[in-house]
Amino acid sequence: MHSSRQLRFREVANDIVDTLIGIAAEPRLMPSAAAVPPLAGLENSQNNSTTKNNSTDSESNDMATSTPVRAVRSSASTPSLRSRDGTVPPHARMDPGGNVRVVVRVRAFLPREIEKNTQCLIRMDPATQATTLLAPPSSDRAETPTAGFAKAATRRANLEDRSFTFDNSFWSHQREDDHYAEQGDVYNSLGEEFLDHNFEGYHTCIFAYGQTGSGKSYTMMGTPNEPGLIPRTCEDLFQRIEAAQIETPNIAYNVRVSYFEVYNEHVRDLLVPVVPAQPSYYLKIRESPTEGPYVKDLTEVPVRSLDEILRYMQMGDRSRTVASTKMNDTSSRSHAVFTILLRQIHHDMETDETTERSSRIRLVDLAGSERAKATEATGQRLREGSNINKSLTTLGRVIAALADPKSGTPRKGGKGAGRGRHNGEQIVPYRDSILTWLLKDSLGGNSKTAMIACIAPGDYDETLSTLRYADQAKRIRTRAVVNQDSMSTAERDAQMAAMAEEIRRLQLSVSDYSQRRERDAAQHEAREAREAAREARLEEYQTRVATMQRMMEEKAMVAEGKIRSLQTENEALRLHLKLALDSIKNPIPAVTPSPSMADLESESRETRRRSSLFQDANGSDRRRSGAGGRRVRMSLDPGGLLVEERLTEEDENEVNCDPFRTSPKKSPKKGIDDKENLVDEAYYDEDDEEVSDEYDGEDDVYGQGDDMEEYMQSLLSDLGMFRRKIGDDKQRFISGEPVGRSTPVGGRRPLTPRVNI
Ligand SMILES: Nc1ncnc2c1ncn2[C@@H]1O[C@H](COP(=O)(O)OP(=O)(O)OP(=O)(O)O)[C@@H](O)[C@H]1O
Repeated sequence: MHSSRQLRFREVANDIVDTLIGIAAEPRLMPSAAAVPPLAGLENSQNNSTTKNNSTDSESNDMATSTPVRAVRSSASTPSLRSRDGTVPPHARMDPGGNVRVVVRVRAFLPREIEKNTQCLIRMDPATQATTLLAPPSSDRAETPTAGFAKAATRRANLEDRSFTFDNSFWSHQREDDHYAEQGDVYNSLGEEFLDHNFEGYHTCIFAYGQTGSGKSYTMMGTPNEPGLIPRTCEDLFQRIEAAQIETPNIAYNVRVSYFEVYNEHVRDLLVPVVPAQPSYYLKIRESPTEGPYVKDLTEVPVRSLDEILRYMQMGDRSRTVASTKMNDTSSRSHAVFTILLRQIHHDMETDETTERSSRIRLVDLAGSERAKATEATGQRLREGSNINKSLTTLGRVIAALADPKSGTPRKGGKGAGRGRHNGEQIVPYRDSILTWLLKDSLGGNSKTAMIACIAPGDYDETLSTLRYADQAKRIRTRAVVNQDSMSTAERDAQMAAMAEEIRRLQLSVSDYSQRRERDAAQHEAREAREAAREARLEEYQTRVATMQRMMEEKAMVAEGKIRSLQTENEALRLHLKLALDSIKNPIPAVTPSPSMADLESESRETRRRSSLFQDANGSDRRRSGAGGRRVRMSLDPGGLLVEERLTEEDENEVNCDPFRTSPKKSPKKGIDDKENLVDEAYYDEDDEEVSDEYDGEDDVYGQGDDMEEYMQSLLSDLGMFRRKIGDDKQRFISGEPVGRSTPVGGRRPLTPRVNI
């Protein structure tokens, strides 16, 4: 009875202790939990490893021997069952932070190395997990390309064995050896434990580092016959989920996967099929205050089975940038990041509480560091190699800064130059390369992280460099926390109500925004319609202007032609008038058929008589007016009417000299331009009554003169009409009316036909 009570008391006490520990580890309730030192007896294996690593960060064998020994072979030959119930042991939530787990793996000789009879420079002690790098034999040293240089030769002569201790040293050099590490061994001693952490709710990251051709891809991805860490993790994950769903059906699992590569400092989604002959599509990186850096728009596919996840893994693997170099036939030219996101949603029926735990499994196959001389890379390969080395150098600086935050020296040059230290700690140059920026959380934040340092068995320099790198990484401490959210039904309801309210508010704002957009769109359409109409109008206007211009040009051309034809007509008329006046002055005698002697005598008499009549004292030819015998000058007034003007003695003299001379001074109308009067003035003798009376008996002679007179009158009348017509046309031309539409004056026929005579 007493013992059963004691047993019961102990159970209750343990329960209380567990609960208190759980509360202390809950980051939401106790944010400072990570800073609390681990409770005695509750350190997990990671903590043991931390203690060990802190005391063994040197290259000395003594220190290595003083640390606890971890067996190479995993104790678990089957997938771990520790996390299958989906619950986290209370102590697991209060991980105070741990060091990066570092393991080293040496590969077998490659055919080319066997051919060259390369010596193996690596020794691994399965008991101590120590890895020793042996100095190359002196004969090998002499063969090195630098042997010719004194300084290098001295350095080589001083090469010595170096020893390092890591969490695990995987001997994969000779299968015959007892402690040979198969792919499964690597998974069992590292992958399995990390998957445990994932089920506990921690983010994890395992990355493979090493020179080109050292076995990174083989370790991470492996071959179909010897699958590596990634396919084994996927297999174990789904085995555990399947088992857990049978045991604890109230836990729901959600798995999603993404796969990307960092190639030449660009992020490429490996789950997006490559379209041949199309340029690669690169993704951008963003950083959120809560989630840290992430790849924007990266494909994350939900997966429900092992087959599905392996399909995506192979698909991404095929898209990866791989090329053949002198050091490796299938050399990865990019850093590849395979990520599994695991969400476990557990609903407790008794408490009506929902717990969601989410974790991220990051499996990284880095591109290998390479010396251009060794790879004999040129062109694109050389550029890739330089980008690879650049990002790995940045990784080295990040590791150095994280490993020893207080003693590191700020680097010179580069993006972080001049920033110096912050609160006594140097700033970690995460952003100096895409790789380190994306791995920020895994390297120095909320993650349990492991590094697999892959080494080739026969390359002293490269191996030493890798081992030093790995040795430094051991000192990095991360601050992993369980990513878990629990809430009661009441809390959940309240949160859902708040969320519904938020959604409603967002919907309102979205619909408001949509309405505004619609309004804007309607206004935009109306504006566009107005714009189109305005443009149409503008076009029409321009067309009209062009037509108008064309018409004006045509009109100008017509007017010019009209003016030219009028000028020709004018000239013809002037000529016509001149001929007419000539014919008046020198009338052509009528032709009579073969005159008789009597007729000739009579004609002779007549001629003499005419001579006496028309010859004055000076012998000039003239006709006298009835009024004082003065000559008259006939001319056209501006209206085209015929006017007569009596000539003075002076005028007569002028006329006698040149009967066709124009006389501006004597123009009957003052102010009229001389040119206008050019055709207006014509001179001829007045044929008055007195003269007619005087020669009444001479009708046969004057009959012809009368005809001519009449003809002249007709001509002058035409001329007057022509004058008016020119005046009209000129007026119309100036005012823009069609030219040439003249009104017949006095019912007379148009002038033109006469011109053409
Ligand atoms: N443990 C091993 N056992 C047998 N063969 C191995 C082992 N590790 C690597 N190899 C072989 O070595 C060669 C190079 O390995 P791998 O391609 O994995 O190197 P890597 O470090 O990924 O090179 P890179 O950085 O150029 O991509 C491959 O042919 C691979 O099969």
